[in-house]
Amino acid sequence: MSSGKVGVLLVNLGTPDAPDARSVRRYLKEFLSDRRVVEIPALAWQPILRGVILNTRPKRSARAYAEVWTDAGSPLAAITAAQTAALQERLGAGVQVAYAMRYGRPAIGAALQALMDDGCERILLAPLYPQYSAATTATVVDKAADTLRTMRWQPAMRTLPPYHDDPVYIDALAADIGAQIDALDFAPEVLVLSFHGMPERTLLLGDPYHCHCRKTARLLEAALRRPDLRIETAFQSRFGRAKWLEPATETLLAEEARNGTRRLAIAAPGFAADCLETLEELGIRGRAQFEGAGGERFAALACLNAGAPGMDMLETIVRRELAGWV
Ligand SMILES: C=CC1=C(C)c2cc3[nH]c(cc4nc(cc5[nH]c(cc1n2)c(C)c5CCC(=O)O)C(CCC(=O)O)=C4C)c(C)c3C=C
Ligand SMILES: [Fe+2]
Ligand SMILES: [Fe+2]
Repeated sequence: MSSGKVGVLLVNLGTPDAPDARSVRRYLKEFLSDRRVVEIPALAWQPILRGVILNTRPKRSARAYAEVWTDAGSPLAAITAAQTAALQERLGAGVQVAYAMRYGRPAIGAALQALMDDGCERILLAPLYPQYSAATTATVVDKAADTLRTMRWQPAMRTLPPYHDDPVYIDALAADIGAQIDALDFAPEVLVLSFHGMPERTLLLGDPYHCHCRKTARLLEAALRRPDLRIETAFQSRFGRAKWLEPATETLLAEEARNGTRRLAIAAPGFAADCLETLEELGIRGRAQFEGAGGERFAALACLNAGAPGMDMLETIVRRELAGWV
């Protein structure tokens, strides 16, 4: 390292390299072997993972990925790259912005090393998860620490705190979701806020994720200022047999329709970027669940992605953490 440059490393979850069973298998093997994600002793879990899940799920998930894949690749990868370019533009040449994925590529270790090779002696690690959970935020920090452990000359590091209740985040969501609702050709009766689920056990063990989601939802409802819109919170993407946080999004969508709701919009405030879980699980399967139970109008709203409200928010919270460094 020759000069004292500052780096920012945006990190999201990761995604397969291609929408085929082989690539999805490789990705799922790394993801679901993370002890922060599946908290079952490896001796019990690995035979189930290798013997059952990795023989069945990749094919099914690859079909789902194929439905949302774009010319620029997986939506999650393409949008994270766009967010990185937009943040670089905003922060200027004095700060180097890069991105990494916790699973798959670009790997966190390689991205950290590349920033250091470019002369960054101070690096802000920014997991793009508004709500903290051990399965997301903590495992990003663990992975960065694994790399630091191998370095003789380490950079100075800071981490972006969770921003679930940050007024800048809440206001960006309210502005973006409000504008999307106004642009619909129908007036929804209900807005569902769908967060990624977690095993309920993690809440009992003290993970703040559930509380963070509930707080985001409460603050967002207040900021939206739409007394005519009923707002419901739910948790999606259930995996495995254990009890997960409730209510489950798919159950809620069907119940809403059965109970008479005809027009519904759904947003996913916990996802920084649209991905399989929003585009396919909500946008395709969620619509089928709602309409199949009698719903008539359905809209899955976009995440903040690289749009102006989201980028203004990201620039503000990143600049705040860079105070004293730039
Ligand atoms: C034990 C299983 C899982 C836990 C716990 C979990 C937590 C969790 N995940 C996200 C964000 C994302 N998850 C995504 C995909 C995805 N998640 C799981 C399982 C768990 N997630 C699986 C098996 C998959 C892969 C797809 C599939 O086979 O169904 C994604 C999308 C990735 C993409 O490529 O688009 C995101 C994003 C959070 C925020 C979270 C805990 C808070
Ligand atoms: Fe997930
Ligand atoms: Fe899913």
